[in-house]
Amino acid sequence: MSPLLTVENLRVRSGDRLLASLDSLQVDRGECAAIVGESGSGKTTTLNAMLGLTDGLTVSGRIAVGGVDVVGADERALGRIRGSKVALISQSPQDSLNPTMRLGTLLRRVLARHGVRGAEARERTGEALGSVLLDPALLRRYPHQVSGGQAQRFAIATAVALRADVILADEPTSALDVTVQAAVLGLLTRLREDHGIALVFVSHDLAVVSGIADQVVVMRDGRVVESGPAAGVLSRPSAAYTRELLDAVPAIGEGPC
Ligand SMILES: Nc1ncnc2c1ncn2[C@@H]1O[C@H](COP(=O)(O)OP(=O)(O)OP(=O)(O)O)[C@@H](O)[C@H]1O
Repeated sequence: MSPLLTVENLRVRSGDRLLASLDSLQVDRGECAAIVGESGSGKTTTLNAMLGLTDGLTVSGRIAVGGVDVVGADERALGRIRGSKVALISQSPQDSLNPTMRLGTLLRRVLARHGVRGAEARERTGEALGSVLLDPALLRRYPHQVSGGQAQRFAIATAVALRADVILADEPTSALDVTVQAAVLGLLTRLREDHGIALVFVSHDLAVVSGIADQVVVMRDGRVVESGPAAGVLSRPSAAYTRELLDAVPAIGEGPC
């Protein structure tokens, strides 16, 4: 079976400046690839390229999501890919939700945009909320009336309701407190196991990455400095930069207090 996500020879440039490059990445059903690196290394640009969100930039190479090519696709094709094939979960989902609409209306509209209406929409909504353990009563609330953790669960439920094959998660837990963070990470892991979702997880937090990723891509200044199976990259890094990132992770129990 072909991987759910394939990237080959990706280059994203702004004029002459290389913002992100990735020679090869394959993420299979149920797998998680993490992209790590310091601020400005090109992580978000890489994710955006996977969604075709590269206005004003020059993109070359190949990205295929669920067998559909993203690079070079027109807006109509991208509209079909986004949501139904690939969904984005951002750092602050509340900011990307229309504040004037209840969550239920937002979800209904997203599903309708992908042709899912009526009984089918209700059934998928119920299933999706169940899979992220969200009380359906929350659908009557507006975005500002839910917590960060609930908003993140809602974003994940939207991806599940759309039956996205690939979830792109851009620092999905960095705005959450530690217990909510653990719950959201556990949820993403369960979705991979139960629904076979492929996950691309962007983070600068190697402690979080070590608990969730099968593969790790380490980026710096728009280039990959090291990549491979998570266990190898995180326990026996070959690049000095990866070692620096790992050295910056406090050991468990080694806190300021
Ligand atoms: N549309 C754009 N046009 C020009 N430059 C851009 C554009 N988008 C991003 N950049 C630049 O590309 C570089 C990589 O940015 P990117 O957001 O991908 O980094 P990042 O690793 O995700 O950082 P962070 O962890 O801070 O989010 C940065 O220098 C940024 O300023």
